[in-house]
Amino acid sequence: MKKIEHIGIAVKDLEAANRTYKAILGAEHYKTEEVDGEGVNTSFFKIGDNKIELLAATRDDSPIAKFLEKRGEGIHHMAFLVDDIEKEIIRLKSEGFRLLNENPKQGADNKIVAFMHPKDGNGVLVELCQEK
Ligand SMILES: CC[C@@H](C(=O)O)C(=O)SCCNC(=O)CCNC(=O)[C@H](O)C(C)(C)COP(=O)(O)OP(=O)(O)OC[C@H]1O[C@@H](n2cnc3c(N)ncnc32)[C@H](O)[C@@H]1OP(=O)(O)O
Ligand SMILES: [Co+2]
Repeated sequence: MKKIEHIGIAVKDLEAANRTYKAILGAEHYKTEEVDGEGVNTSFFKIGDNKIELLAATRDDSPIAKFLEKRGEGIHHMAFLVDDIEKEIIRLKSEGFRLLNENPKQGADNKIVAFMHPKDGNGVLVELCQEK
């Protein structure tokens, strides 16, 4: 794995969270993007080489809606950049980790992504992402 690509934060109201993070970071978000497959609307901030992804649910049955209902707002996942996501999926599976996706799927910000079960990452949902 190359680096932490982004930290995902689940929020109830994307516009309100954009204002909050603009005030915290002193910078505007640089893009918003809806990812229909995940049932989310996202917003991205850059701080140096690092990125924060705010995620709000667009559907009641989406992972973010379920997370917000069960745990409230907060850090939802940590995403790692990889060169070859299919190879990483195979490697992690061979180490005994449960991957939630056999095949990579469409992510935000020009990435393909796959997730590992949070119970296998000490309570942290791990996202793998590769540049498209
Ligand atoms: C925008 C696209 C992309 C990007 O490009 O960056 C994204 O970031 S998309 C982000 C949203 N998509 C996903 O999260 C997809 C992967 N997630 C899932 O498949 C599910 O959310 C899940 C992780 C399998 C959980 O779903 P489910 O098993 O149906 O829900 P439960 O509520 O029953 O959870 C089981 C268990 O796991 C705990 N949990 C759930 N989510 C998280 C989390 N994000 N971090 C830590 N722990 C989590 C949950 O609390 C349950 O534990 P117990 O309460 O102890 O039973
Ligand atoms: Co993400």
